[in-house]
Amino acid sequence: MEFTISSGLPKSSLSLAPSFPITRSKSQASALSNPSHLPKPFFKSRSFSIFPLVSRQNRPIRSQSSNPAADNGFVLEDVPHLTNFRPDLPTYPNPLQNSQAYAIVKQTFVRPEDVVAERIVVQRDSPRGVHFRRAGPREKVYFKSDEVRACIVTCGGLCPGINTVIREIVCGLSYMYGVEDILGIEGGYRGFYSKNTLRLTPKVVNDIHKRGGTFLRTSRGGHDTHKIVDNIEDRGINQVYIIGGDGTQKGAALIYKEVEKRGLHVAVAGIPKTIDNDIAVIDKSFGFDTAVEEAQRAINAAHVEVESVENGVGIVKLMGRYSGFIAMFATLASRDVDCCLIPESPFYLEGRGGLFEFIEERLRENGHVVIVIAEGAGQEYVAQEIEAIEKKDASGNKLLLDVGLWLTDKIKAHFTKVRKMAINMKYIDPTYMIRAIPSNASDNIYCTLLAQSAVHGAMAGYSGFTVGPVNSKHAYIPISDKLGVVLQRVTETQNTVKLTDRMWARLLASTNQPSFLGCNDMPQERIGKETINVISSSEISSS
Ligand SMILES: Nc1ncnc2c1ncn2[C@@H]1O[C@H](COP(=O)(O)OP(=O)(O)OP(=O)(O)O)[C@@H](O)[C@H]1O
Ligand SMILES: O=P(O)(O)OC[C@H]1O[C@](O)(CO)[C@@H](O)[C@@H]1O
Ligand SMILES: [Mg+2]
Repeated sequence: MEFTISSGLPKSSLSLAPSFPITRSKSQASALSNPSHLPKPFFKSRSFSIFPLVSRQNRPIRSQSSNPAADNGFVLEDVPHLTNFRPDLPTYPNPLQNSQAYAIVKQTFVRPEDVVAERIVVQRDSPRGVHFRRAGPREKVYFKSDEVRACIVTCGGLCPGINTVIREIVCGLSYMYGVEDILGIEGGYRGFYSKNTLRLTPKVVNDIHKRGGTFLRTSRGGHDTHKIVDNIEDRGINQVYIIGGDGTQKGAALIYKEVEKRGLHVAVAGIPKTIDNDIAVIDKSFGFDTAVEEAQRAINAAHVEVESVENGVGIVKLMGRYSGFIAMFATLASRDVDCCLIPESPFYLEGRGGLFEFIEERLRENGHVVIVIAEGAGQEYVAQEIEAIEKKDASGNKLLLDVGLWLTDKIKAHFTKVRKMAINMKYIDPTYMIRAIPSNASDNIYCTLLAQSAVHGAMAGYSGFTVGPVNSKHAYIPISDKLGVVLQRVTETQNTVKLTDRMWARLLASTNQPSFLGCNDMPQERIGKETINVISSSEISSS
């Protein structure tokens, strides 16, 4: 089978654009890994493409085969390479060739034609769909080890595992590639232009994975693309590792565009971080597993407390600004939770099928009830009642109102005043305690893979990419589109719990809680269109 990687050039440029064949034959594969055999690049920026496809946002970002019919709809969402705007860059043999660690590895280097499929559940006649470049070491590198000056920055909220990623970038660069010049940018994006840098060595970072938080400290706001890139240029930095969530990755996309505009030999690599697990495309974000595990302690405490008293009602608030993944998975893992409330699934308190009725039933049956609520759930209700002025943090994220306290008060008032029942309310807010711990074993391993993949990608000359597992295989995902419109593939959409997927149904089946689908005045802004359609059609069929 043969397919072609192509760029998102307008049709008028098609005749000028050579295409790069990628085949499974050895000779062509080696031609690809050696730029001296490549056709001369034909335009200044990212090269590879002659057939623009249109994304969901109508932006041409994808590249596909020269013969889609023959390739059955194969699409490669490629990442930019430094040679796209500096075609004459020299290459060097990858130092891993002489590495003791890889001495007996059967295949040290990822084949240039290796790609990772976005979807793996397919039918026999499905189009092959979107693919990403497989992450990992390449045969040739585009940096001489002693010429690398790398920097690492961490931005946004905390998340278990950030220190492991920092540690493994430093150790990976140093042990695998012999890079010694690594700088830590302190205090997030603004640290580029307002703080001194830290020198990072394997010795300096040796123990940091045992601590929560970020060794480099972090901040929100303060992204000034020009000042940041000026600073990158002034300091002679040529590899930038950016660890952060959706906001950070949008910032990374802008930095990459500016670096590209200035024609700098700088690789920009993003490592997606968020405890909320709301980053699209990748399987899950690091720290999420740790958060789910740590949440068990809070849920367990709530359960112990309410089980030991009469009419015990326990409420545990967990993080999740726009997505209820932590709450959903913590509930599924625990089995002690009676009801899970998340931003994506509207709920209501009073009347038939409402939360009060459900709590009363459970109290009657079991004598206690445990509710897990994601911090972003029910925000509309809280806002209606306390008439708060909408406040934002320095990055422009909406500051949430405390739905946990609001719900606690509502339940107390209902049972004592309306139902004249004495209840024993226990409210636990472990949100920051969960976020501040070091990562668990599986997240530590995950962080190591992420860091090493990012290092391999940058050394191999890829830039403007984010790294992450797609169906368990680590891949390089493009940071921006081909025509200059800044688009972060992983922040194009936000990952949210799909009420129409089976996972939410599994939770409902496990807790046997109400689905609240009978809610008439549902706040629709949080719910996906697809879900609304399904809900309306199920209302029709049930009436
Ligand atoms: N649209 C954007 N363009 C450029 N920079 C941005 C953008 N959004 C956020 N940033 C910058 O990225 C940094 C982190 O953003 P933010 O505070 O939203 O956290 P995050 O990366 O989304 O992480 P998390 O949501 O997990 O806390 C900030 O310095 C902010 O200025
Ligand atoms: O540190 P801050 O600004 O209070 O951040 C809290 C927010 O950060 C996150 O942990 C990640 O976005 C959210 O779950 C939470 O709402
Ligand atoms: Mg964010």
